[in-house]
Amino acid sequence: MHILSAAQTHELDQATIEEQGIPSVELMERAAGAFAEWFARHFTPHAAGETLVLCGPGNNGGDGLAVARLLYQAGYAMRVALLPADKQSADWQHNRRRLPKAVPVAEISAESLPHIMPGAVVIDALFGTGLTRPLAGLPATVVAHLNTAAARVVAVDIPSGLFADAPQPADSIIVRAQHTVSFGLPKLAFLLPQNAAFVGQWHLKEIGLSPHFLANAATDWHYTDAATVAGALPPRPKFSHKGTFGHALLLAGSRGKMGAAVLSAGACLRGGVGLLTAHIPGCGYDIFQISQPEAMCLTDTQADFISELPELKPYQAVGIGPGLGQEAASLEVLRQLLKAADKPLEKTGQPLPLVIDADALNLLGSHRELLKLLPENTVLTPHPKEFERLTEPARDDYHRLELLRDFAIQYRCLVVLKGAYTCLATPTGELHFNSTGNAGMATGGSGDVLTGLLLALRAHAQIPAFEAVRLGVYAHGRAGDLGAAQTGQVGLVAGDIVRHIGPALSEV
Ligand SMILES: NC(=O)C1=CN([C@@H]2O[C@H](COP(=O)(O)OP(=O)(O)OC[C@H]3O[C@@H](n4cnc5c(N)ncnc54)[C@H](OP(=O)(O)O)[C@@H]3O)[C@@H](O)[C@H]2O)[C@@H](O)CC1
Ligand SMILES: Nc1ncnc2c1ncn2[C@@H]1O[C@H](COP(=O)(O)OP(=O)(O)O)[C@@H](O)[C@H]1O
Ligand SMILES: [K+]
Repeated sequence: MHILSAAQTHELDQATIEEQGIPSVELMERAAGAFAEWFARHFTPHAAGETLVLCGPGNNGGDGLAVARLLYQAGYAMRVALLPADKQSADWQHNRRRLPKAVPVAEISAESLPHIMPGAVVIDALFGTGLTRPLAGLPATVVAHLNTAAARVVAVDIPSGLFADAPQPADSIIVRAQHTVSFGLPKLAFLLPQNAAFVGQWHLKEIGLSPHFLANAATDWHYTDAATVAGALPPRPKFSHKGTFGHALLLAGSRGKMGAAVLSAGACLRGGVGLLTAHIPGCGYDIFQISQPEAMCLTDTQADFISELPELKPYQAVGIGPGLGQEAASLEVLRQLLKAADKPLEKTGQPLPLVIDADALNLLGSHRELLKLLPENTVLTPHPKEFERLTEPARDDYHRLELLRDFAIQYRCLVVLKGAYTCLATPTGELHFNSTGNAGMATGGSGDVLTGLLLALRAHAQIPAFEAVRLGVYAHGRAGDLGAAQTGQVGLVAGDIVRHIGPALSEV
């Protein structure tokens, strides 16, 4: 699924109107109808009580007026407060005329702000994607008033005052919604942690926007959902054997962190790899062999950390990092690995696929001269702190995305910036946000599981690099969701994610 800019959203609107030969009020009616339907499923007229709709002067306010009419007709007690303006949009005026006389309407002024009881339900239709500047003056006063009222706020399309696709001053006045009901496509702003307090839970409503425009819109922003990854995992052929699915090598673990190696190996095996060999420090031998009998195991001459790189010839992909530690000898192993992996493999003509995580990323961050050794399409899986060590502190979430994109382009690699909406950046500068996963996955070891799963998918000869990583990120989150359905988010541990990789992959 694409993510469009605010300007493109407007073009999409126009394209839909032209292609379908409908008046623009018809599209507004669809949007208002979809909103009202969502609202009616979440609040009974009794639970909502008297519901206030705050309407701005543009089409977002027009949506609000139409919503007020539809909910009134459905039996809700409605009242409307209008933000004064020099002019209102044509569709706003149309819906103002259609508002039943029985719905009380007040004009807002600084002296008469709408009265809002604590717990009251308020529909925010002040501004949508047509916002051109941060709120100031009366609109800012109204929003600040709403935010202090302890109301239950549902935003139409986007919380008023929030830019859909661009950074804004940190002190901007923005509606703090509990729910945002948006139309057609997610907005970039919804996917960034800095906006969570404004957006609340967001919900997408289908309103029949032009499929032709959606398919052809030029954008670098994408949203990975079930439809995106459908069919990405080739079926296992009847006469396949373990050699068909690749032999992966995992370099992981150190004293006290063998669990990272065990979890990562488990995920790799559940990810469908043909064979897995783990190279681990001597101290981890019993732990590893007992907990992962399906994997083969090579031990380092060092007891507590990894100091040697095994012969790479047998392997179709290598993962390094989970629980590795940052010993100087392990840094040398990483350096040798990067140098050795850059030569094209006989079979594929491509460099050996690498997945680099955790302490291996921290080593890259403290020895940045190694970055230029990264073979093309290497997968890096930093969380925001690890990414900062590879680059620089980001001013805000938008700046971090810029740094991410630039990094992936500069080093021609696939960078997985982990978080609630994990973002995969490609060497061509695309950003793919993931839709699966839950806060239960904010627990030690979840990232190690992702590394193992990505390693399995990179060892699979039939899946191209980018598709493998996008699928792995999606399936990892989905496995977390399936796990949390059993344990609850609080009780979820990384091992539960491993156990649900199989079911998650069979869904796609
Ligand atoms: N696309 C779709 O799929 C569909 C879209 N639909 C709906 O349309 C919405 C977009 O509507 P829109 O374009 O009319 O813009 P909107 O957000 O109402 O505001 C524009 C008005 O606000 C003003 N204004 C701006 N900034 C301001 C500020 N800081 N402070 C004060 N004023 C400010 C601006 O005036 P000006 O900038 O000229 O001063 C103008 O008057 C979209 O979010 C969705 O709800 C659905 O109906 C159908 C499907
Ligand atoms: N709130 C969240 N919602 C969805 N996924 C999350 C959330 N928090 C963490 N995750 C996922 O869990 C994983 C955590 O990785 P990481 O921070 O490396 O943990 P660890 O180092 O403990 O293994 C990432 O894949 C991340 O996307
Ligand atoms: K709004």
